Amino acid sequence: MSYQFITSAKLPTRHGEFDIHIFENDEGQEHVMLTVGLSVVDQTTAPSSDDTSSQRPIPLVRIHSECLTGDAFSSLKCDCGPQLNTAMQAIQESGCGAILYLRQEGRGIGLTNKIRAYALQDQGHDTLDANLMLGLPADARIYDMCGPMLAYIGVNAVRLITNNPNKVAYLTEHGIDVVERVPLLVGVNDMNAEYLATKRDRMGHMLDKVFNTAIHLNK
Ligand SMILES: Nc1nc2c(ncn2[C@@H]2O[C@H](COP(=O)(O)OP(=O)(O)OP(=O)(O)O)[C@@H](O)[C@H]2O)c(=O)[nH]1
Ligand SMILES: [Zn+2]
Repeated sequence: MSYQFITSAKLPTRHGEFDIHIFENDEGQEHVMLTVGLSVVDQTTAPSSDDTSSQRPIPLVRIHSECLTGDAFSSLKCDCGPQLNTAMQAIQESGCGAILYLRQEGRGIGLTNKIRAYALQDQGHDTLDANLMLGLPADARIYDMCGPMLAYIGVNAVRLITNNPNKVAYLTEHGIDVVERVPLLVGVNDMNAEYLATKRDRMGHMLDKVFNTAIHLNK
């Protein structure tokens, strides 16, 4: 799959001003990148030694998969909304970073299937089994858009905000240096503690044994 840059604009938010960039794949699927303190690299020329990337800090980057229910509707079933807001705030405070907002809702199974999975969760199944019972993978996401999106802003080394080992592994295996993993544990509540425990115990996410730490975010 190839990815093309389409357009950019300024986006003022309650966390501060970002640049918003839209990318599209061959099938017309859109992905979004928010940036602060990073400039677009001329894709037609090779990077030079006086490239600005050598003078700036390693950017703080969050790869965030779409979660309509959490990001827009303040759902308490997951931690996505608080994670997105905390990451946006931290990136603004750091002065240099990006959010890659990937349109792969429901860990890549789509919104309708995620809600089908929620219906199974209403009957007592956990987040992983619910996907499997629908005949779908536990996690159907791909990350091959991240390389082209980061290349567009000249980023080949990141401080990655995540608890998900797959994201670290993907970037590392594809030539992007993850110089630091920045853990992010926010938005834990009675409704999502079990969901987070399943991600920790059955899906290998790097979450504390006990969810007792409000935020582990380095600025
Ligand atoms: N299928 C399914 N998807 C879910 C469920 N809860 C949340 N999601 C999706 O899970 C994804 C969460 O993605 P990310 O924000 O990238 O987080 P992550 O993979 O948990 O990794 P972190 O970087 O540690 O946050 C979003 O696409 C949500 O829509 C669920 O119960 N079932
Ligand atoms: Zn969510």
